Amino acid sequence: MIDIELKILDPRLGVSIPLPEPATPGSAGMDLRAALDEPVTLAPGQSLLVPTGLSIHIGDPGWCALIVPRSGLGHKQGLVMGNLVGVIDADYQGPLMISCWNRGQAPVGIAPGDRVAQLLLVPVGRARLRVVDQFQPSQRGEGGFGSTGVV
Ligand SMILES: O=c1ccn([C@H]2C[C@H](O)[C@@H](COP(=O)(O)OP(=O)(O)OP(=O)(O)O)O2)c(=O)[nH]1
Repeated sequence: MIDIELKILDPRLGVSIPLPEPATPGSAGMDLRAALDEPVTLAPGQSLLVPTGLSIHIGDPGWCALIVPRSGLGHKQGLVMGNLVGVIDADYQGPLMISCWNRGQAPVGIAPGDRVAQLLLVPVGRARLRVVDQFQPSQRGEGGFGSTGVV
């Protein structure tokens, strides 16, 4: 496993908000908690920028972080991300915010400390763009959008 240091600036560290950590040794993401002063309820369709209480600096431009929904919350309660996926740039040094969106039909409550999303560290590739006359032929070619069959 690749090891990277993530700097976290948090005055409430270990006091009111536990450090994010993988739920199990095999978890890809670290659950992020809502650093709210009081519970909130999101009406169907409502979105809210929820603070995590954390400020992070990845530093290494070879990495970024993604904030993505927790599958149980997203599937069962309809609580997902208003921006669908949050991209945290390596040079960002500010507060980590979660755009929570209730895409469901019923109100969803968020209490202080609730794990509302998860953070993934992802390696970043940089493309060197080169204009060419044609591509080397491949088996797929232009095939897409179900060209290999739908089931
Ligand atoms: O869910 C998110 C998404 C982004 N960010 C922070 C970290 C990220 O590095 C910064 C900028 O995000 P992004 O580049 O996606 O935002 P933008 O709307 O393109 O704004 P900017 O012009 O500041 O880049 O905001 C969050 O805290 N949570």
